[in-house]
Amino acid sequence: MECNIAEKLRVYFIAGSNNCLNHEIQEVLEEALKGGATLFQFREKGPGALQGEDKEVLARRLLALCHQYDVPFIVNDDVALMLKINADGLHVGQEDGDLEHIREKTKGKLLGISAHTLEEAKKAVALGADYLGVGPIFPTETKRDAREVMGGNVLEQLRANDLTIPLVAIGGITAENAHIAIRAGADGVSVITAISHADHPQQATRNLVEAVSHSK
Ligand SMILES: Cc1ncc(COP(=O)(O)OP(=O)(O)O)c(N)n1
Ligand SMILES: Cc1ncsc1CCOP(=O)(O)O
Ligand SMILES: [Mg+2]
Repeated sequence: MECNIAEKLRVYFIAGSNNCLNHEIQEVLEEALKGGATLFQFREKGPGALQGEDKEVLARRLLALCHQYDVPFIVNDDVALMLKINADGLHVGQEDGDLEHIREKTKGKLLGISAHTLEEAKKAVALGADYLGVGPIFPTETKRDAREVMGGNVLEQLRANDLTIPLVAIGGITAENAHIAIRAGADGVSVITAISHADHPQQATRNLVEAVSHSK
């Protein structure tokens, strides 16, 4: 799937079935896609997350939905699942395995890597990441083991050190604070709660699209 990665990062929805409180994940995802989400990451983990065949069946359903809207489908952490369903890419963090080996296994696919410091970012660029996820920018309840809240500082530091790789901000991001991440150097924002907990996910997504486009 040919795409300008920085543009694809603009409003990056991330969710698993256990993040969607008011509606089924399939409904939330379709509303987010209608609202202009540019990328989706299937992050099925934590309390109540599906496993095994149930997880794969849901992943295939959500992948098909994303492709109806020409939006790439990214798998979180699970390299085997990504390969098995021929997803568009994978996102992994610093503790998710041998990153060089993962890059090898995901050749030809989008690979996103989490980076919390300039050193982690430089290593991820060197091994061939297609984008970096940087955060948590703001406090988040969603990821219990998130690193220290960083504000826009690391984003600014990466750009000040001439890193030009596409960057997406993550952690506690809303339509009200997204401009802080964009002005600090992110190409887009990734969110879980701001869309998955919204009463009206399509409008919540539109608000994020608007916020990001007005921040540039
Ligand atoms: C776009 C994006 N950025 C960062 C993360 C966090 O990944 P990771 O550090 O591996 O943590 P988990 O999401 O696996 O708990 C992400 N998932 N997506
Ligand atoms: C996966 C992840 N990585 C860093 S913070 C975070 C959680 C983001 O969720 P929310 O948008 O609900 O704060
Ligand atoms: Mg991970």
